[in-house]
Amino acid sequence: MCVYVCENSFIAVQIPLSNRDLSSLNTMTTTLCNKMGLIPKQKRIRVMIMGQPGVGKTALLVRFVTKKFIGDYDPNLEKMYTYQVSMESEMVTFEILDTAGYAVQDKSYNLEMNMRWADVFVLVYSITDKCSFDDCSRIKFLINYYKKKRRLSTKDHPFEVPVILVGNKVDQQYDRMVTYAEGRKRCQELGCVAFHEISVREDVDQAYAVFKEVFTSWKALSKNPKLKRSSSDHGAEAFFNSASKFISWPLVFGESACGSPSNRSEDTQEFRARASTEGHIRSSVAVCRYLPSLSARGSICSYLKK
Ligand SMILES: Nc1nc2c(ncn2[C@@H]2O[C@H](COP(=O)(O)OP(=O)(O)OP(=O)(O)O)[C@@H](O)[C@H]2O)c(=O)[nH]1
Repeated sequence: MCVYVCENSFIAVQIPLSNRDLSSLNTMTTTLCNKMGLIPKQKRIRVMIMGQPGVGKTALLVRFVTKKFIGDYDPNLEKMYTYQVSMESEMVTFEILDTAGYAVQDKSYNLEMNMRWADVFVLVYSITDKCSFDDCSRIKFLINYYKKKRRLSTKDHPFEVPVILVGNKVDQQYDRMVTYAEGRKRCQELGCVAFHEISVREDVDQAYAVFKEVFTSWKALSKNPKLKRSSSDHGAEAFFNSASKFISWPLVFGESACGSPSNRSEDTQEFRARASTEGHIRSSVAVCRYLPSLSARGSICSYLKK
């Protein structure tokens, strides 16, 4: 079908078109609609999920994208997912980088490039693992370091990297090593924008709430033109696109779509085995939100210097 547009009316004439013609027609129509403002601009949010191995990073994003809780994943793969969803009546495309927990400790891993690419961070620990909780301070410090050194913040517009702190596995109350109050306090100290305690295993809504928070933080950030992505951050984006690491949902589990497994430590494997044991559900969803403050940043440094 070929469409001719006259001044005030549309005339449709049927002529045979090849697939190639159809695809160029499609592109032309989309470009035209874009220029006329008929298609709303896509909202693309780049999210990086970080935390120690076995805390439930992959489980969280898979829960969000598929609504399913799937017991075990290949722990060594770093994957990028794209997922389109409607939030607050807006179409949002999430690009989610699921870092393998071990990678953050690996010196050859390009942490700076990955961090520069992301707009919002989800920092996950397990409430049954004090070590993973303590490590959040170190990771948050790195996020601040790599993101802030490229942004100009002023007195009126202090640049705060949106980081959402998430305590996972609240279904394992009897193994709890980090209290809700401690999580909340750490969130405040580190200057994270929000704190969620969740069980990815037991509650799909809690996983969704984390990404809703990501969307809210991203919206707040993008409203401030002074804090938009710098040109060097766009360079990081080009690196990602050329590496073609994206996996569009649906993904076949177990498929080694990118990266190759490396050896994991015995300790981590042991922790993973414990991580997937049966637990008990907390009835209420625990969420709190903080506005980041300058004094909070001060306390990160003093914590890390200890
Ligand atoms: N009980 C319980 N187990 C969970 C929960 N979330 C994840 N797990 C389990 O914890 C283990 C680790 O989950 P992953 O999602 O692979 O953890 P990860 O942080 O991605 O780990 P790495 O890929 O090694 O960095 C798996 O056995 C999951 O089934 C939860 O909410 N409750």
